[in-house]
Amino acid sequence: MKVSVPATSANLGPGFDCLGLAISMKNQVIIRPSKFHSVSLKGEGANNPALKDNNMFISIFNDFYHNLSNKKRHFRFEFQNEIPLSRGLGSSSAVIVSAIASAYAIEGIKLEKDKLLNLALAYESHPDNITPAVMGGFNVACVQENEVKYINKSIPKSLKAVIVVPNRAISTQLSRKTLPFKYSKEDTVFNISHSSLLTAAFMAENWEMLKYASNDQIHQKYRMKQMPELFDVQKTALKEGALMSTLSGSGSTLFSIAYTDDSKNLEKVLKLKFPHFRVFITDFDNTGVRIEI
Ligand SMILES: Nc1ncnc2c1ncn2[C@@H]1O[C@H](COP(=O)(O)OP(=O)(O)OP(=O)(O)O)[C@@H](O)[C@H]1O
Ligand SMILES: N[C@@H](CCO)C(=O)O
Repeated sequence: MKVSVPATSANLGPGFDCLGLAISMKNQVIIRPSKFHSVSLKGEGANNPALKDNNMFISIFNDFYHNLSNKKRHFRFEFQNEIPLSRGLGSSSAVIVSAIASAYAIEGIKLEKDKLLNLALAYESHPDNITPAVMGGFNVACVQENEVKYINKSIPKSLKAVIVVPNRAISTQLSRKTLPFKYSKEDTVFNISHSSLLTAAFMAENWEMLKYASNDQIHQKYRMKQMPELFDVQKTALKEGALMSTLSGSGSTLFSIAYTDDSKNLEKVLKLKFPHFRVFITDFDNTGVRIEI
């Protein structure tokens, strides 16, 4: 059985904890019944011993598997990870979503995507990464009475994501601690208005509006101060043809959207100017979690 989950970029500037989209890099796990428990890791995190000994996937999978099954079975888990850890590309959401989906799939129990999303909410309280990880595409989501209420929309092929991944990890938990405890009415209104405009721009496919709508006052500037070079990456991306350029999730990745025709040049300029960062172009993912039995 094989499960794959896409990487995600959350917030998209002003949509703190409520907007996110899926891109086509992914984490994949193959699970087979086996005589002994064993784990193999390839790709991102392969050299991280903590992922072998104390893997978040295995612990969430076991929680669900033991609740769903009355059999005692061992498995071989083969992980192929493309999503870098703690870089703001939804690595933890991908693990949570794939672990829950795998436990149901291995027991042959059908799990609707809406239920999977609400089960994942117990492990990640803000819905902006888990919703695109499950559903794919662009998503606006909020939580009410412990349920995710969301609307999603596919992203067309005429757009690409241009991703700049710094070599420094930033943990979401620590990054949230750098944010103010309270915000002014002006900053609050600024973000509500820009986040609403950004959502409308995605729904109407009005891509020229993204540049104005993706401005934020409540989290990016506080977080990007930890790595001031990110301000330069953002400025360069916007000058060189990006339709929008925002801190991805809690950082450290800078995420840009460009028309497919402009994306190669944008990638080239960013690579030249920031040779110490990983820069690449990727498609958007409009499918979300995939399960192959
Ligand atoms: N492939 C993986 N296997 C096991 N655990 C992982 C894996 N990827 C991430 N994790 C766990 O998730 C943690 C990273 O979560 P964190 O929320 O800090 O970053 P992120 O999800 O990449 O960023 P963001 O939420 O901003 O998009 C890691 O420290 C590790 O515990
Ligand atoms: N909305 C979250 C995304 C990271 O999980 C944050 O910005 O902290």
